[in-house]
Amino acid sequence: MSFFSVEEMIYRHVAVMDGDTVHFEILDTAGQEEDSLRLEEKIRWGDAFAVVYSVTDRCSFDEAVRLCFLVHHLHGGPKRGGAGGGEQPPIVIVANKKDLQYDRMVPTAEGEGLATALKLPFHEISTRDSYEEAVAVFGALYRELGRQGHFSPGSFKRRTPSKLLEKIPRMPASSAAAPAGRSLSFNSFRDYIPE
Ligand SMILES: Nc1nc2c(ncn2[C@@H]2O[C@H](COP(=O)(O)OP(=O)(O)OP(=O)(O)O)[C@@H](O)[C@H]2O)c(=O)[nH]1
Repeated sequence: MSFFSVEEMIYRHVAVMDGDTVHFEILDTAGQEEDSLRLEEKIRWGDAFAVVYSVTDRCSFDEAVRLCFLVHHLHGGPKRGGAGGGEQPPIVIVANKKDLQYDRMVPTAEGEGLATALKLPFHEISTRDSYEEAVAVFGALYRELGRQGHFSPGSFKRRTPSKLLEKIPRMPASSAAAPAGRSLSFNSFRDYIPE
């Protein structure tokens, strides 16, 4: 028995990206069961967003559309600090489970169409088949944060952790950044996927 749901977990991931050691904190939200106030608080906490749907689940695609608009709405306006003030936070639309080709309900073109309409990057991946594809999503978000100027000295303002976020369990990262970029926390994603 556990006292929290595995849907609500902050994973720590350390990776070397473009020569820099990067410490990620990745909050996995509870998906469609998410209470809207809790979801809003989590969205305000995030600096960059991977909005993931399953190509086998049309409802998750519809939810992804809603989430993209919600992120834009909650982070909209000129409040965002740093050299990229006024810019929206990086969002990547991710279509997962592309390996399940016979169960597919959302064609690739539809995901691409959404991404084009919202002017967002689009990645179609399988977390089951490819670790590298999942890592590429975080690389894209990291590079976009850099492009917005968040890594220049003094420009990056980490949001104050809220009471809610303090309560969410954190999965430790491996202590050292392995050159290959793999870490305990990232492997833990895969542990949930049955072979
Ligand atoms: N075949 C396949 N299965 C996957 C893939 N990614 C995740 N799964 C499976 O899909 C199920 C849901 O995975 P989760 O990681 O819990 O997905 P989630 O988005 O957190 O789900 P929610 O609880 O709805 O938020 C699990 O049984 C996973 O093993 C994939 O790329 N391919």
